[in-house]
Amino acid sequence: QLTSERIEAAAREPHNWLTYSGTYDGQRQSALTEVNKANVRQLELKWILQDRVVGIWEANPLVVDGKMYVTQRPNDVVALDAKTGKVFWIYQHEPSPDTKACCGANNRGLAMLGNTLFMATLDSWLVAIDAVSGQVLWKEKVAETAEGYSMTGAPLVVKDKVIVGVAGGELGIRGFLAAYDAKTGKEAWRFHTIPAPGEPGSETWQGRNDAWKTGGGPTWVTGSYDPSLNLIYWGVGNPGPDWNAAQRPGDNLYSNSVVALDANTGKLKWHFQFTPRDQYDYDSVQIPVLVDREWNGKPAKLMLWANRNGFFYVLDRVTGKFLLGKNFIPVNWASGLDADGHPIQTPPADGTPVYPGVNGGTNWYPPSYSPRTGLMYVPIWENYAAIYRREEAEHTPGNFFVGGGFKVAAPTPNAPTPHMADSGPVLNQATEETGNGAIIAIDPRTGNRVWTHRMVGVTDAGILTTASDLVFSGGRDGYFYALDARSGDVLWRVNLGGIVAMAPITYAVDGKQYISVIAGRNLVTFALPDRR
Ligand SMILES: O=C(O)c1cc(C(=O)O)c2c(n1)C(=O)C(=O)c1cc(C(=O)O)[nH]c1-2
Ligand SMILES: [Ca+2]
Repeated sequence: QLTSERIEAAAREPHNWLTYSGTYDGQRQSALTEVNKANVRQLELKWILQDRVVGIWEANPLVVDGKMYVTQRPNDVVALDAKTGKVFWIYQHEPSPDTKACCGANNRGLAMLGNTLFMATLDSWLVAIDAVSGQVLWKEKVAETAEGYSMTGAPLVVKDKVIVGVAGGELGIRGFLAAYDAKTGKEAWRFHTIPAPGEPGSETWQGRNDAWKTGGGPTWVTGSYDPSLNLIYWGVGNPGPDWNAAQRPGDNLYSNSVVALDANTGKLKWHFQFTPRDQYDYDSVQIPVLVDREWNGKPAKLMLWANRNGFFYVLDRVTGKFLLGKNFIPVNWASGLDADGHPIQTPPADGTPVYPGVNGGTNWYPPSYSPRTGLMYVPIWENYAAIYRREEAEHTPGNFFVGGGFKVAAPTPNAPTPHMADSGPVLNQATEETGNGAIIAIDPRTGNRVWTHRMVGVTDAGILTTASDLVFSGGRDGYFYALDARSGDVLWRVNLGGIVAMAPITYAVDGKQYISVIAGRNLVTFALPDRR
């Protein structure tokens, strides 16, 4: 039985992977050390699970006491033996054919409590499934497909509740987070990311008086949780229409913010907005990374955040106060941040490249933090820009509501350099139109890069770190990498022949450490050779 107490203390059972980020703090660091710098080159293939459809497979597996649970595209749940890959059962949910999702039939995985698995489906159901039999226990409709909602993120279990977010920032939704009773499926609370007229924050939606109803603010990646404060932290996505901010004058709260909510009631405790009045689709849905360490000589509860808008932030997670911010790639939409962390916006002229481009400096890909090195590890796109076209958007329910378009700008060797003191040189060897993917290590004390590992193409992969100072990640180049967490040196790499678009996980069965990664259509599991 997986109790919520066990999930809270997940760091104490590193042989399991009990929640989306491994632990509630979003650090994605495992205490397992059997695989280390000296032996990582000996990793060998143990088993493969192949998806039934082709596509970018973004799921994050859970591992509970020797069993693995993972979603396949679009909404299958697979239970298998984590040691051998033998499949026990597959549950299939076919999303309704009129589902409209902006960015593909994505699903990022499951949550679990007791013997129940929870999946959010593309057509916006929350489904509770018996982990032993694969049978449905209950199903709740979270939102209406016809209104542009979809769900791609993994739910988060906190105590007796299952919390889910929605997608649809490009389809004129009004975003929210919703909590359901894990046993019954009854809705416990709902927090709208866009305040209704009269509620605090509604004054940031001016102009057309119904702009708030279709203003976006999706919540499509899983949040984090601090049991000591009983606060859930969740990133909120872009306002809509995406490119035409003229249709929604004001800061557009709580789009592109992190919100801190009371886990019992869903009431807002504080918020911090990264990109007010966004016009670049800079969804701030990244995973909040919760870290306890000294700040200015005193113990502090921090939140670290490398944002899609190109800036890295340190916040006080008790109050939401801004402590530090610095761009980690070249940025030209803002000249910097003011003392409160608000961007000083310098919108480039229409038809000229905006850095970072529409994908952002990073996107939903999970970062990692190592308490051993004190560094934050982030998958980034650098030297990447987009040129926007802005026009009036007409809202019709369930259809794209973006107010223009964009095209990717080819990287130029000497791209704008208004604000890139410590961002490193702009590369001129970008081989794709989209610039370079890289994994960088950021020192949270300064926001500076400590090292950079550059890839040939861009990356969609998240990051896993282990207590043996290894960094695992992958790329669109098909490689699965093990890097030295202190230097960024490549210790081992293998080409798996498909895009890595998730964060690898690690676990142990019968005392042996395994590492699983998805590349293309295959979930591939590695371990050291068995002792003979
Ligand atoms: O605003 C939204 O609701 C929303 C949802 C999603 C999604 O659900 O995958 C993406 C985006 N936006 C988005 O802007 C984006 O760049 C993106 C990339 C991906 C992906 O899976 O690689 N999803 C999404
Ligand atoms: Ca978006």
